[in-house]
Amino acid sequence: MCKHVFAFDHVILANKPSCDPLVYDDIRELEKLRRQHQKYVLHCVIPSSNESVVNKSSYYDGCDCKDNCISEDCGCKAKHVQHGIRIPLQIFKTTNGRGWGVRTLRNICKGEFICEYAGEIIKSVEAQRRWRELNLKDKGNAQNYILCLREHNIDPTRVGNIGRYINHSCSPNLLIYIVRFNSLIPIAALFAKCDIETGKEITFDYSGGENQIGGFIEGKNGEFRFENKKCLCGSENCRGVLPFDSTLQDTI
Ligand SMILES: C[S@@+](CC[C@H](N)C(=O)[O-])C[C@H]1O[C@@H](n2cnc3c(N)ncnc32)[C@H](O)[C@@H]1O
Repeated sequence: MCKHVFAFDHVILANKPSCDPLVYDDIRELEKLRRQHQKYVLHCVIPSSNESVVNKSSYYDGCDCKDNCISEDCGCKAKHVQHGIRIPLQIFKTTNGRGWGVRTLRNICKGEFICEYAGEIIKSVEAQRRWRELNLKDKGNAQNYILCLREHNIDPTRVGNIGRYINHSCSPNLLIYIVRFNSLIPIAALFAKCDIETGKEITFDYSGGENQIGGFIEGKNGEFRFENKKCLCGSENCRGVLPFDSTLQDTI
């Protein structure tokens, strides 16, 4: 694994970058980010509205802040994310063109922690570069794994966990939240939105970000064209296309 990576499960920071400039290799930059997002680090309760990756959600009221939390109402009894994956999950091949998916091998209760959406933490400019490269190569058909958060992006393509195989649904049974503990780097954590039966596929709504757009994206010189992928989630209220975060295409 590239040392120049912040890996999740749990966060590892390599001080001496040894390969491509992917991530936050300058601690001053991280410090700046920390100051900008101080409130996230200091409070374990994640606000709703546009400060959560799931801007339409309420907040995650468990706590994973460990000992650096100064929030007064924090009892620190619910460190779900720090315990890691506890539910037996299985990767399987979907039969309707969505590639691989993930299902649970036991009943899950509403609110249970499922897993992180783990991957390399990359800056927007690197996310844009990777996304463009991927789509030029695969003519828009590639599986896209990059999850855009507020101040950075998570790319599990090369380094990640089972979370990268979780498909999108417009009626998902999981919710994604940003959780911070013991680190400047937030974790995208997936929780059960409802009770889920053994054998059921688990899904989340990829449109949690703030910059979702639909329709076409065209390169400045007309050399690149992207159409949102058709959504095959099959739910009654399916929006028809997979969500796409516009920040990925800024440099096109
Ligand atoms: C994070 S990956 C999920 C795992 C992926 N199915 C695989 O085989 O590796 C996201 C990609 O899966 C596919 N995908 C996920 N949900 C989908 C859906 N509801 N409809 C169509 N394709 C989907 C898309 O190709 C998308 O870019």
